[in-house]
Amino acid sequence: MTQNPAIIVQQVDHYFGSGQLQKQVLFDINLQIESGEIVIMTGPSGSGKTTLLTLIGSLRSAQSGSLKILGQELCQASRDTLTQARRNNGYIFQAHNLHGSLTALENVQMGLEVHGSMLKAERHERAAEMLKKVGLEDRLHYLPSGLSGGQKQRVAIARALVSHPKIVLADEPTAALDKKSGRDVVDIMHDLAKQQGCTILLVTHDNRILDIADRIIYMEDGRLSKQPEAVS
Ligand SMILES: Nc1ncnc2c1ncn2[C@@H]1O[C@H](COP(=O)(O)OP(=O)(O)OP(=O)(O)O)[C@@H](O)[C@H]1O
Repeated sequence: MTQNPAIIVQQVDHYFGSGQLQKQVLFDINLQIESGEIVIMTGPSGSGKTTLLTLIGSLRSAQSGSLKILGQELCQASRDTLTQARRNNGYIFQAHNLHGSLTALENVQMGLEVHGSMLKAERHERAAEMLKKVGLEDRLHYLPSGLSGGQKQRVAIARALVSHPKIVLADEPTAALDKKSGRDVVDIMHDLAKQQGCTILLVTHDNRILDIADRIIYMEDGRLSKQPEAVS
């Protein structure tokens, strides 16, 4: 069976600002990620990792080159097309971005609201099931303020994965966590993603989680390269 690549980036440059203040932050990015692959992107601060992640995640519009996500060209796409494309994605960020006034269960249910046709009872059931998978079945009705950092991040993972997205984009998901919680959340992400067959692109500085990747790519000064030799 041939698998289509989930993500194909070709000759993408990206600039911020305009006129004399214009600054190029991505240079001739070429990247292909297969369906179901887990790819970690690492590299120095300011090298352009988040910029590339947000382009792939349809959170900003690509200016040049070609960016095909699930077969759809997103370079210079309209706002509507980008909004539509975002529905295929799950997002996990360093700041978990949970709604403080909603319980864990309600936060995860929000991840299903893109599926407008789903009955409330089904949303409830699927959200509760996903929270069980991340080990929070006894915290369904807790507000984020009553959860630890690792638990909050697990709620964020449940919210990102509950709709079975084809692509998950994660930006420093372990940055605010201690070693054990960080390990736990990436293990959960890895296992759920492999079960669901989704593609993950994860940006991190956390060397302790590199082993969950099928492949590691390295960004430096706006250019992608293979991982440098490991320093032992
Ligand atoms: N909205 C913006 N406007 C102008 N410049 C920006 C903007 N966002 C990012 N930049 C610049 O683009 C470059 C790349 O930033 P980016 O956030 O993509 O790097 P990064 O590799 O993700 O860094 P970090 O690891 O610190 O998150 C940096 O020089 C940054 O200052």
